[in-house]
Amino acid sequence: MLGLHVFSRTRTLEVSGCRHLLFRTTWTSQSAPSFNRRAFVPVAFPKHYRPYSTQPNEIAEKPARPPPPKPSILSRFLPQSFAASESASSFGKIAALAKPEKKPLLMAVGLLFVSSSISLSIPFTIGKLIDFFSSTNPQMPLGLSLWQTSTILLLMFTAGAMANAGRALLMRMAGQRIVARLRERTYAASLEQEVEFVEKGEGDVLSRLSVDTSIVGESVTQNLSDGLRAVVMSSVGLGAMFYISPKLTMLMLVVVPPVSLGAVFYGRYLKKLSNQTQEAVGEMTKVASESLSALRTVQAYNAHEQEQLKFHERIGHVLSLAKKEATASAIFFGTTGWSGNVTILSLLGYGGTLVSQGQISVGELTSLLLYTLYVGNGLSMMTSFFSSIMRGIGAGTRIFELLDRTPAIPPHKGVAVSAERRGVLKFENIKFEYPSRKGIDILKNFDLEIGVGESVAIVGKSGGGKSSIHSLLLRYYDPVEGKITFDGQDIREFSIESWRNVIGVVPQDPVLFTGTIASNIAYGNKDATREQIEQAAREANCEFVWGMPQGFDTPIGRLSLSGGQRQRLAIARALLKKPAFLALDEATSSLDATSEHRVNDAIDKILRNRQTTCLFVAHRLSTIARAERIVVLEEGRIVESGTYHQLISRQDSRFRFLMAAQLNAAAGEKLTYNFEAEAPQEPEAEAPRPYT
Ligand SMILES: Nc1ncnc2c1ncn2[C@@H]1O[C@H](COP(=O)(O)OP(=O)(O)OP(=O)(O)O)[C@@H](O)[C@H]1O
Repeated sequence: MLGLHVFSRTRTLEVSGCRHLLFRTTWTSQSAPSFNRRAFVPVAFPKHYRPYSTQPNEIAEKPARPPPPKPSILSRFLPQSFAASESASSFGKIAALAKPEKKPLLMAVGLLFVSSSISLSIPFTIGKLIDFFSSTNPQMPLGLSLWQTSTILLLMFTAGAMANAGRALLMRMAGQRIVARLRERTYAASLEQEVEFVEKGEGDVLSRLSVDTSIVGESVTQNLSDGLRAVVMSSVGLGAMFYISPKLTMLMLVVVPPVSLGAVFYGRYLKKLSNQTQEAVGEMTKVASESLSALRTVQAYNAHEQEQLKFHERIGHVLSLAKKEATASAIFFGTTGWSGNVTILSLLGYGGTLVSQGQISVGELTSLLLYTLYVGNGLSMMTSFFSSIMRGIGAGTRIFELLDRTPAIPPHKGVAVSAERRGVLKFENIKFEYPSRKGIDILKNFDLEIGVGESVAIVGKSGGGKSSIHSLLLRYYDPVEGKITFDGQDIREFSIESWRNVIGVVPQDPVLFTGTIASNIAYGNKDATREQIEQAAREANCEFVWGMPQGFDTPIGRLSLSGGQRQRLAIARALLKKPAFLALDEATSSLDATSEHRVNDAIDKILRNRQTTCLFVAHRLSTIARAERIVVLEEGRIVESGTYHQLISRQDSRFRFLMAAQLNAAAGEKLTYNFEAEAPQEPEAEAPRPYT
């Protein structure tokens, strides 16, 4: 039997008024395991239909792509193929980034002209001085004395140096501001992507955020500034050379075209290499961050060598690309250096002959040679400018790919759900698979209806898909088939922000961020008052906070909180939102009896609140038994549903079997459990806590 895996949409083509999406597919055969063919399959859609994923049943529309950018100024000067290319669009976008810096950049360009004209007057002045000193009847121009001339020159050079310093300062600061802006936008775009893209490292977000943004910033300012300087120096230098001796200048110009052509090819090659290098560095970082984040495991298994080997392979790839770049630069710079020296030699030979024939003076030949150096220097600066612009375009393409990427779950679409709205939550005939594990159904024919204020505990074997239900509820993912409705409306019709706002989440292993206890409870709820924070903490049984010397202002970093305390803080964080739903994923780690009791007591309080619907994934019997209804998840669907007593009293129930297996495993021996004894007791009256 043939199997088909559709991996990704790779390209969009428009042919005869139809939009064709190219899907990358792999065909496999069960009977012939070695059969594995890749193919690109075009699928046609009407031109104005804009599907945003391969999933049917999607209601919210993909936001229409922004209109194509206006043709850049570049398109007027460059060949069509380049102007229409990705590089040109990336260049246009990079140039657009510099737009807010127009004023300082224009000032910097003005200063650049001042400093360049002053430095370009140096060869001319030196030539005049040589002629002055070698003359039998020395005459200063404009009848100035030597001292006056020297003072004017000194003042001019000082002004030139100041203009140069101002240019560097303005350009660099503008560059840093562009990088900062670009980083902020890239970070914001990353936070809006679907979790899969960021968490699975597919987006290689960190390297785009750090390395690529610096490269782009450098290329738009520092290199742009040097590039402009190079253009001014070469063109004015060339003009001065023509003025002194057109013959000698023509001789020098013989060398320029081949060197320029070489520079173009070199630049293009460098851009290609730069793209590959960025990707290789991204791969390298991914390997390092994976092992560093799991350092305990690496050390416990003495897996240093294994990890080093993986890193060595990745770094080897980076190094081989660097070698290619080094070889290309060595050849290019070697050749240009050689041709530069040969040019000087020819100029000296031919120029010397012209001096001996009295056609030009020694001072003029000296000026011309110095201008040649300026022009040569300018050309070489232009080459490195060109290659760094290419490198910037390469890095820019990667950044703009992320900035322009439309997240699979569109963040800014749909209608807002009011925080006060309450209604029935329904999972209808859901089929779900993770995008990275196509073909493996986590949920199939999954149906579940939960009334307003009802509490439902989902139980099932580990890895059975319980937490995935929460992920669907929070729309980290969308189902492949079926829909989730709230109050009769598909949740994909709601704006993500407002929908997530009505859900309080308590994950298995709650994350606490750098900051204080108060800032952690108020995470994502910046308008919360101290009173509201304390009230939420009280409801979540976080009495331990009052016992701390700095109370709610205690920095999290200084604390070593137990699992139960972290979970109660997470419950407080969720309750502060006054959510319509509470999605609680109970920690599997065993809590001590007091902690367990305090967590369960907090859960009890929530369950008594008929305004909050609770959907919790529970492992501990004492928590499960608190739910009004228990549903058993098996093979991706609900196989049993009922109250604790209903399910436990049925001798052959899946629930009974599941719980017995779990408890036996926990006890490490075969026991017959008295489930009645595990049923929830009325909460014990607790000694009053020292709330202040
Ligand atoms: N982001 C992901 N990408 C791919 N597969 C995933 C992802 N998250 C979970 N899975 C897989 O999906 C299956 C269901 O996972 P899920 O966490 O929903 O199970 P669970 O019933 O909550 O497990 P547990 O009780 O151990 O927490 C597992 O096989 C898991 O490895």
